Amino acid sequence: MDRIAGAYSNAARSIEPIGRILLIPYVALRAALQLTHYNTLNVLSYTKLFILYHYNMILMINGAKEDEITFKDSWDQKKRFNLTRTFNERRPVAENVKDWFEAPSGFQDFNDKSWKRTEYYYERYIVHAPICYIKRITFAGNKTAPYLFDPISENTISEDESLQLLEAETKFPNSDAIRDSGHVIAPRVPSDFTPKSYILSSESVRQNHNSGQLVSQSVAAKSPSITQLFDDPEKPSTVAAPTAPPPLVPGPVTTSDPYVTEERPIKSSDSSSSFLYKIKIRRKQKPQDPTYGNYELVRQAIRDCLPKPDYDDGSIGPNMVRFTWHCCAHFDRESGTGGCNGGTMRFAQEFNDPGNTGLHTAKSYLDQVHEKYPWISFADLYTLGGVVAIEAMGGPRIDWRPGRTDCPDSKKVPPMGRLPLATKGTEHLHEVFTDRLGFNDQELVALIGGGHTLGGCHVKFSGFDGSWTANPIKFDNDFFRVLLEDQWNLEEVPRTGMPQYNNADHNLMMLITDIELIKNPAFKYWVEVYAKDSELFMKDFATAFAKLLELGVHRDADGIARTKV
Ligand code: HEM
Repeated sequence: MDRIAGAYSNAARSIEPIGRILLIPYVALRAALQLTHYNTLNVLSYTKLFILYHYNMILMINGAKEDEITFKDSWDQKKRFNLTRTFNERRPVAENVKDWFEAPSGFQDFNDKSWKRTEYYYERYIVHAPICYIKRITFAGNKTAPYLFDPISENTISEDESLQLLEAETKFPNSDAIRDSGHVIAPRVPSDFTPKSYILSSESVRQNHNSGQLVSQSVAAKSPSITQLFDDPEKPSTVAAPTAPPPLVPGPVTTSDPYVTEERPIKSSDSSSSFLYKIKIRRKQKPQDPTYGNYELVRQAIRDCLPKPDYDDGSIGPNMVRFTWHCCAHFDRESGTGGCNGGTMRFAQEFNDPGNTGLHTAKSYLDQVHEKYPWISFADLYTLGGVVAIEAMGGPRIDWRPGRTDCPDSKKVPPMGRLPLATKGTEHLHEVFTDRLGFNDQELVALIGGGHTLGGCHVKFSGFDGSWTANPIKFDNDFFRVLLEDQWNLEEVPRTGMPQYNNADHNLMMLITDIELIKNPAFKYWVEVYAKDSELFMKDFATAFAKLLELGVHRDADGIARTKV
């Protein structure tokens, strides 16, 4: 150890002079470098700070300006809103909508639903109407609901109101009417104004939309009063959906998690065994649900909900038939879109088409059947509804096959506006029935006559009024006989101004499209045939209706419709 330490100190002593010589330039160089680096760093950091500081200052100044603008805007908005709100609160309310705000105990939900629907109609269609008015109020439960009434704008207003308006108009010179969160508020309303009941027919809305006109111009001119979509002032409402349906008895539950999604087995013989078709079809199914696949039970459940003594002529059967027809009627064979497959009627985009007004009755009952038998697809259920209703009302047995599948979301909802309009002629009928749906004249006549031998038109839904036959809940060939035998005069439905044909006794009606069936000789031929031969009519109707239910349904070898084009 000593030897090592001795060798080390000898070596250190011998290199020491070299170290001393090198130390001087090293210290000098280091000091120089340190100095330079320090200055450079300082200069750089000051420059950076300078830039950042000024940049931030600029941002802050601009930000403050933006804030100022936003603040001013929101302040203005708020002031405008408060002004309109106080102004609106003093408007009169139509008598026939007042009680809509008082939900009877237990029916809050229904009340809400009907409001939502009304609001939808308002926002989408009636908002263009210069005669309409909307306001939000708070009622029991702190819920807000819109309601409509008619401000006849030319009339005089009170001095107080005119001052308020003047103030509003001076402050907001660019707005010709005061706007409240997107709703146009008509500026002048007389304080002693009493709104009258008004029905805007869905048919007129559709026609006006199709022709690109504003909604209410034609109809509103004739009946300038309140829009009322759910209640018919002359008849007590019979569409209180939540009150009518009988409570459904829940099916047997076999596990703690009854709605497990199960994979449906795909047989090896299926065309679906090709790799393209190896799609897993999933259905909501209760495990070991004894009802699974038992369509007779579903048929029975539909049959059970048809008789309704308070509804129209005592049955919702006609409504069910129309519902099924509308589920299929938007098929377009050229693009392959639409049709019943996919069950798209369950989506609001489709169901809220004005052409579907009034079909909530059938839909709500069928949806309850679905709750009881969740394994059936909506597409199957919605088609089966019409089939069962026709049979229950004395119609023919219709060849109905299950296997339609539901599309998971509303992307497959076809464009709206494809449903037929009742005020058109042959060209329109051919466009809908022949070009789009692929029916010939004979099928067209059988379908329209078969549909319109049932039920009737409701002022509150379509704007038309009355039924086609003396017994609207019996399926027979009466439509054709009445069409040929009665005298038909073109008149207007007094409350809506909608044109329709009435017979001399004014107890039966025909739509313009119905009369077209005797105006056009090619159609009339089949009307005469079916008026004479009830059996042939039943057979042809059943075939045409079955064809309707299969439009757009492309089945695999196992009968399942896996794709909705
Ligand atoms: C040109 C074709 C058609 C037009 C323009 C048309 C139009 C109408 C209109 C406006 C109503 C009155 C709706 C209401 O106010 O409640 C109605 C009712 C009805 N339609 Fe059609 N329809 C056509 C074809 C069909 C077809 C093909 C069927 C069935 C096969 C059908 C079945 C029905 C039924 C059953 C009702 C009565 C609904 C009820 O009483 O609730 N319609 N139709």
